[in-house]
Amino acid sequence: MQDAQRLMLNFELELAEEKSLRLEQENKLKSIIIERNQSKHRFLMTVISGAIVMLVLLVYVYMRERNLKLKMSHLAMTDFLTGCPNRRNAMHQAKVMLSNQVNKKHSMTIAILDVDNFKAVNDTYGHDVGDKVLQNLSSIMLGALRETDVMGRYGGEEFIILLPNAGEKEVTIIFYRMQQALKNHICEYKGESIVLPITISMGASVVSYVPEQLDENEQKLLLDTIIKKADNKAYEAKEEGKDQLRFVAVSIDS
Ligand SMILES: Nc1nc2c(ncn2[C@@H]2O[C@H](COP(=O)(O)OP(=O)(O)OP(=O)(O)O)[C@@H](O)[C@H]2O)c(=O)[nH]1
Repeated sequence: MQDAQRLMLNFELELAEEKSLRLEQENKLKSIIIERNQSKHRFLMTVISGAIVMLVLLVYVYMRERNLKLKMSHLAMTDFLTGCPNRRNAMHQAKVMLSNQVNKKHSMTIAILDVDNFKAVNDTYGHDVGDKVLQNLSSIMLGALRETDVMGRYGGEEFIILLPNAGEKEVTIIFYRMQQALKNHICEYKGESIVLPITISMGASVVSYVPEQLDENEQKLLLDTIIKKADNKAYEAKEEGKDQLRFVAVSIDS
């Protein structure tokens, strides 16, 4: 009887040991599975955050390139001293203005404006003051224009002005506004205020009608003629005493 009880006790003990061993193994297995899941999760998180960093980096590089390109193309179209459209840009806008003028009833004007006696400004005050004066002048003259007008630097102290919807009357008013503003020009330079009244000479070609049958080449020739005639008139204004505006009417067969 005692032997049977001992056997039974031993059997129960072995059973309990086996159970706890199994439990231990099960726990080990569970923690291995948990650990594996956690490391899978960590790997996934690393991949996702890496992808986000890459994406942010790509967007940053793309934006930087795009801004750089925009800046470069802006610089390529802008006069570095005055900030106005440069000659190439102004000529392009003149071409567009001329093609917009096709079949229109109202006039448009292209003017060449030349600052009078500018060499004397450089000779008297130096090239740096000359540069500052050119910057001042361009912003004063821009202020006298309408929103639709365009002023570009044509070269040196010469500017080209594109005036859609404008004939002699409108251009005369604008020229007068410029004259008045330039007459009171003061140049601030290195803490000094230099009183420097400026006068300008301007030649203006008034174009009243552009027929639609002109091809691209003929439009280009017409534009060259318009500008040449405005330039000649500016020269004439200089020859005849400066500080004045001269007009020429351009018609297709002129
Ligand atoms: N400071 C400065 N001077 C310039 C610039 N571009 C052209 N000039 C000067 O503009 C002057 C133009 O001289 P001229 O062609 O004799 O003309 P002007 O003295 O205005 O005489 P008129 O045209 O007869 O009234 C020259 O001295 C050029 O050096 C510039 O970007 N900066």
